[in-house]
Amino acid sequence: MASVTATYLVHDPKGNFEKKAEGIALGLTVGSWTDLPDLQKEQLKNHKGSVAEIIELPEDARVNQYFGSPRKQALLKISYPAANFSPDLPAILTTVFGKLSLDGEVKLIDLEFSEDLSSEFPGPSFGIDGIRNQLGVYERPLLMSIFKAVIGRDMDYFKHQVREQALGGVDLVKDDEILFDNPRTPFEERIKTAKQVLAETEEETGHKTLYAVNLTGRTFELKDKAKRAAELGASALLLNVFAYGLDVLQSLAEDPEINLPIMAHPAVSGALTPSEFYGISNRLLLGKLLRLAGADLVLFPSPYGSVALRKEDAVGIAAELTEKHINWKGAFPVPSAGIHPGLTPLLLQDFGIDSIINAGGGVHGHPGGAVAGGKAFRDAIDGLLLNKSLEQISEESDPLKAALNLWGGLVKS
Ligand SMILES: CSCCC(=O)C(=O)COP(=O)(O)O
Ligand SMILES: [Mg+2]
Repeated sequence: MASVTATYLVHDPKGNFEKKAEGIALGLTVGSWTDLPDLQKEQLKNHKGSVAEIIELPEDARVNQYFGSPRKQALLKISYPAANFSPDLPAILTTVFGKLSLDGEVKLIDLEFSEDLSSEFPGPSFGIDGIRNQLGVYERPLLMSIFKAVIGRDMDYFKHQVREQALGGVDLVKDDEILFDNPRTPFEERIKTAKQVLAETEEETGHKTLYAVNLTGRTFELKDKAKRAAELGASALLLNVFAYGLDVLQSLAEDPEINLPIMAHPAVSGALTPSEFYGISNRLLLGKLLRLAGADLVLFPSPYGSVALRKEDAVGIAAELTEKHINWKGAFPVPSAGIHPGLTPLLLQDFGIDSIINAGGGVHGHPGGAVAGGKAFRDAIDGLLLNKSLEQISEESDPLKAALNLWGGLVKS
């Protein structure tokens, strides 16, 4: 039977987890059926949530300290029949974590979709393979850079930054998520300019670079803007998914007239994920749910940059995005924030070849400018894949040497 199974992390002073689990299974589905006549009970049987598993976890001194008194903790797995909801994320999230999310210390850790239910969701339209095919790059992580300090500047500045980044050898350039439609660098002008500049740089160097424009504005305007972006030749869309909602991402991903890869930015997700005791796990929100809703590339804080996530979370997100799935293509993990060339060995080690190395300040802040910034990364990636250490590579790469001198570097053991 089609269903979704939710895993919750819960805490209780007495450890009465069976009662808690039953309470959730009943409370989020048919309510208090014990008082109903037999006929009605029978009718509601197929709609009642069921407790699939209770996994008691060892006591943890840190947890007791947080609550100020001893707490037992457990993972509760509860299955909800798909007969209870329409096959869309707003209905599913409201079922499994609607009012329950307001109940205090309950954290939604995972959602397991039965195969037939997962087939209702599109997953990435392009995915890792589709984006690699567009670029013709298969054997290395991709390199992406971010426009920086564009707010308040004009199209000449934007044009200069596109060109510099592309000449540095980056595979994708993206708007910063805080660049909205504005009179100095309007949405349509950015797309047209980037298209023209990137055609020129490809002609000059043979290297192809894609541009992801920030799709912004009111929710009900997004589809028309996205279609216009596609007509004008944008190569991808950046979306601040959590400012809009996962279902908005899904609607954009499913629209055949848009047909562009979608890059999901994690802005605002930090309001939902960081607590150990409530909210939604990073792995579920930024990994599984973004992939099933149709993100082709997913940015998230790396474990070692300026806005760090726990390594377990960052690696978990990447696993959710890339693990083989019967219905969904893989999406590119893009560990981000504070990334510089000295971190390339760690990025490669933790996220592998099917990932994107993404840097704003780490490209533009290079002492030789953004062209040298891009080259420093490309040299580091290419050399590491030949099993050279960063030190060895930097002997032959002045851009990398300058980056390591400025930001430090980790020598691969
Ligand atoms: C928190 S993940 C997204 C990172 C981001 O939006 C960004 O602009 C990173 O810029 P940086 O200069 O730190 O590479
Ligand atoms: Mg940014």
